[in-house]
Amino acid sequence: MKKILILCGPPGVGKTTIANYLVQAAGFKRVITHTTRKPRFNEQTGRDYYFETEKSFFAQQLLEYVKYDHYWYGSSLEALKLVWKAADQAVIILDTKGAETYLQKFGRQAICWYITSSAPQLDQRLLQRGVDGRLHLQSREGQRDLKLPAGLQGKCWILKNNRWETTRRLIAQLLVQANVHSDN
Ligand SMILES: Nc1nc2c(ncn2[C@@H]2O[C@H](COP(=O)(O)OP(=O)(O)O)[C@@H](O)[C@H]2O)c(=O)[nH]1
Ligand SMILES: Nc1ncnc2c1ncn2[C@@H]1O[C@H](COP(=O)(O)OP(=O)(O)O)[C@@H](O)[C@H]1O
Repeated sequence: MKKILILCGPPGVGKTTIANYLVQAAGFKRVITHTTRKPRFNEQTGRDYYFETEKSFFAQQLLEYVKYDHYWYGSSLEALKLVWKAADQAVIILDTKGAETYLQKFGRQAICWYITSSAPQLDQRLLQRGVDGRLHLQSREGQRDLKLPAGLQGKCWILKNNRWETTRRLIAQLLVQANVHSDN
């Protein structure tokens, strides 16, 4: 069965790091989503996001979309189909609202991991990312995603990402729970 693993949680918690690890070490392919926010200095269109204008964003066939910290973010059916054509295990990074939508739409095909980390670690990581990262966390949506919303309670696995070595072990355990294959 084709599966979609959803990673959600506040900015800086490690969603991208975990998604990249799942791609490198566990045979996942990442669904690239669309946004109208500007690329950060090291981001590329088609790899990190499809960076869009408002016009090109709304020209997509979007499964869902949200406004997050004043910019649009959305996931297209086309990007998901592209991944499922090449692999059974897709991973996608969404906010908690998008995660709720995916769980409703995809039912048993969807698995949700809510990522957390300790407040000092989060602060440290966002400090390294500069002004943009910290402001993102302070946004209404960033603050909302600091807690698992009521609509996701009992529906997501909680993954604590503090020490990376521990995170790797937890990921291996969660992959077994989710009944998806891991090479590690
Ligand atoms: N619902 C939804 N959320 C998305 C999508 N793409 C990204 N996001 C979320 O938008 C938020 C902001 O993303 P980003 O600007 O990359 O900030 P980051 O969390 O600091 O890396 C994050 O919570 C992402 O998970 C999407 O297609 N749909
Ligand atoms: N377990 C960890 N230990 C140390 N640094 C980490 C860990 N997880 C993530 N990071 C670092 O924290 C920063 C934010 O991680 P990132 O994956 O971009 O978060 P998100 O996608 O949730 O915004 C990055 O610089 C990343 O390298």
